[in-house]
Amino acid sequence: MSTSIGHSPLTRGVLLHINATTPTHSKSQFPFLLSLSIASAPPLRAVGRRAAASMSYDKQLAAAKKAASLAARLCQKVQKALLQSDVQTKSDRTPVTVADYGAQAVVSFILEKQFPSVPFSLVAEEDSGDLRKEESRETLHRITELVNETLASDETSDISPLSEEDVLITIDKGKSEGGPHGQHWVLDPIDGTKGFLRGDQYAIALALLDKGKVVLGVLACPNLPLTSIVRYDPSISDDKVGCLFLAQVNAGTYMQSLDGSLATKVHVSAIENPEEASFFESFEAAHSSHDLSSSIAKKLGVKAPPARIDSQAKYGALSRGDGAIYLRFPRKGYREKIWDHAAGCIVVAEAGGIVTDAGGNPLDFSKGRYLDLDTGIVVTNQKLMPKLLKAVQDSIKEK
Ligand SMILES: Nc1ncnc2c1ncn2[C@@H]1O[C@H](COP(=O)(O)O)[C@@H](O)[C@H]1OP(=O)(O)O
Ligand SMILES: [Mg+2]
Ligand SMILES: [Mg+2]
Ligand SMILES: [Mg+2]
Repeated sequence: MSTSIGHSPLTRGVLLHINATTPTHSKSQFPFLLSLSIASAPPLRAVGRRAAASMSYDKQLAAAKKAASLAARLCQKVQKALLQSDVQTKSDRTPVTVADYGAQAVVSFILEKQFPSVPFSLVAEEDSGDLRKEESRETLHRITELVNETLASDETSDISPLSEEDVLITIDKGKSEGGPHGQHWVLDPIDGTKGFLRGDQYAIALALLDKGKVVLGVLACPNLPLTSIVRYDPSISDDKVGCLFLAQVNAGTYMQSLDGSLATKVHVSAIENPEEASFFESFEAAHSSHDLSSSIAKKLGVKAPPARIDSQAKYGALSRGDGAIYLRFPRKGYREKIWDHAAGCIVVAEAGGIVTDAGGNPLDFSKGRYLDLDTGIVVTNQKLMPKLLKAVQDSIKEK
């Protein structure tokens, strides 16, 4: 038995409101969280453990927040009125939509414009190859319209519309190889495209690498409820959806609603007894072995059925304690990309969790566009990790 979590925004509004029962915080408490406008980005200041850190990424976090929020606006618009012609298939047979391309163009444009004096490096999933083909003319036209409408909807900026060629060039800024030197933005413009197409969970996932380490991450999850996803039933629930997770190295993870009305510090679950832990895995069985997860859960005595959720929304949900474990075991030979885990990884780590491969090694984001890892990805809190890793390794041996 399993729980599949998602909802169709085609039949359900995605308007956000302040939840009166959840505490709100003043701007002075969380200065870097509440400004969407880069122009009003706060001065650098120490927050929590960051007082001891030598480097602050406040400006980059404010820019990332603005870029991901605008990209989420574009994706929500497309998901509400998805046309058949909006969807294409890539050469690896995975789907891509006008929203994947549009979101990448929006994020790339905003980040580059924000930091004109530093070399711009972006490692992102999409490229313009297919869009330059004759048969994609209409698609490119629609993407360009969407990008211009989205950029114009940002009342803090005043830019002239991009041409189709500008959009193609902006998308292709994401071809960087990343690596261990300097700073690189890392973007998955829509993580969980299959979830997006089903009307379920997806995320805009943006991170910054500095000398090979993830130093900030933003996850925009337009369909994630503000309350726990495990108890969420879209057919009967009135819970508001649309979450933004923000993490900066040594400064914790915060969550607010996508409309900016909430900002709270989040923590991973403190559960120590695996029998009480619920776990997340991919909705798509082709992305991760459900059999292996189920054998691990059995060894640990986990009682609850798995919660199957698309995309890095799983990392966000785990960072606020909706569940205690996330297991991911792609088929042999599948190479994980850095944009599928960079933002999620820091969101969980700064909330007190740990992300490792199946061998217990931390993920290494310094090797280029791919992660080079042992078998799978395992996420939980500090207390549960030793037991979980033992169960993972025993189950892999038995397979
Ligand atoms: N065969 C595959 N195995 C594992 N992951 C995949 C596979 N095909 C695509 N993905 C990527 O897995 C992620 C979603 O996984 P899940 O929702 O299961 O956690 C996405 O990044 C998706 O790419 P994309 O970004 O194109 O959607
Ligand atoms: Mg994809
Ligand atoms: Mg992805
Ligand atoms: Mg993607």
